[in-house]
Amino acid sequence: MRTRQLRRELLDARASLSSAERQAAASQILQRLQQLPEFQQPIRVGSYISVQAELSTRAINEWLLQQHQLAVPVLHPFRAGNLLFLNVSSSTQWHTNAFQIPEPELRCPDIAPLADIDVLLVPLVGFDPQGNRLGMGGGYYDRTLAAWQAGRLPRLLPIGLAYDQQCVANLPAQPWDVPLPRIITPTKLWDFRR
Ligand SMILES: Nc1nc2c(c(=O)[nH]1)N(C=O)[C@@H](CNc1ccc(C(=O)N[C@@H](CCC(=O)O)C(=O)O)cc1)CN2
Ligand SMILES: Nc1ncnc2c1ncn2[C@@H]1O[C@H](COP(=O)(O)OP(=O)(O)OP(=O)(O)O)[C@@H](O)[C@H]1O
Repeated sequence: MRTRQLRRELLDARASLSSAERQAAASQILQRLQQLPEFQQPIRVGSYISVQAELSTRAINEWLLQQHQLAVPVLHPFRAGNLLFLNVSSSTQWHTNAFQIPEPELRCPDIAPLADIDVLLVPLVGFDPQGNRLGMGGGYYDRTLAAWQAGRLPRLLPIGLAYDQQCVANLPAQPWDVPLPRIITPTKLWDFRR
């Protein structure tokens, strides 16, 4: 299947970036985020905990923890394929989920309803110049973004974070794919809203 092959190629391309390139990309994207008007007052941000060669959120999350409110996804305990966002603090207890991604211990008072999140930083494997996104293949962000696309999360601004090398000419879009309104790479802020 073409999508699976493309995912493999894009993951390989990402993994072959040097650690210096990866660090430079992450700090350029942090600077771009810090300049956005949305971040000029404290807001609540749904980020992710980067793993492997993903665009690193280490420094981004440290900044969000200090200057904004940071929430990160956990795999939903009973709605398979869905994410739940949890607020993070300095006292958060962590464990790793089934994909070996760190996530906060599930405590109900820490749940951050998506309706309260201002900006959602979205990991991706690939994107195209129309804002189409290719993810890890679990459909987690497609399900999360479906409510946003339907207009039920009016305050939410999803922003994909990516290396420039993750851009491909034309992603095969599936009916459930939700194009991102914005994507930030080290060299460009893609704004697809019109
Ligand atoms: N850092 C991070 N957190 C995230 C995501 C993400 O893409 N990145 N997700 C975005 O949806 C969700 C988890 N989704 C995932 C879906 C599938 C696989 C997965 O199939 N992993 C394969 C290895 C894939 C490969 O390297 O080829 C595996 O574990 O065997 C991992 C995460 C929620 N949290
Ligand atoms: N809104 C939705 N409702 C129900 N099923 C969905 C929805 N969105 C996606 N799916 C299912 O999830 C599966 C994975 O979708 P896809 O390959 O597009 O994931 P992805 O965007 O690459 O992954 P992720 O969002 O986890 O990074 C598909 O088989 C699809 O049927």
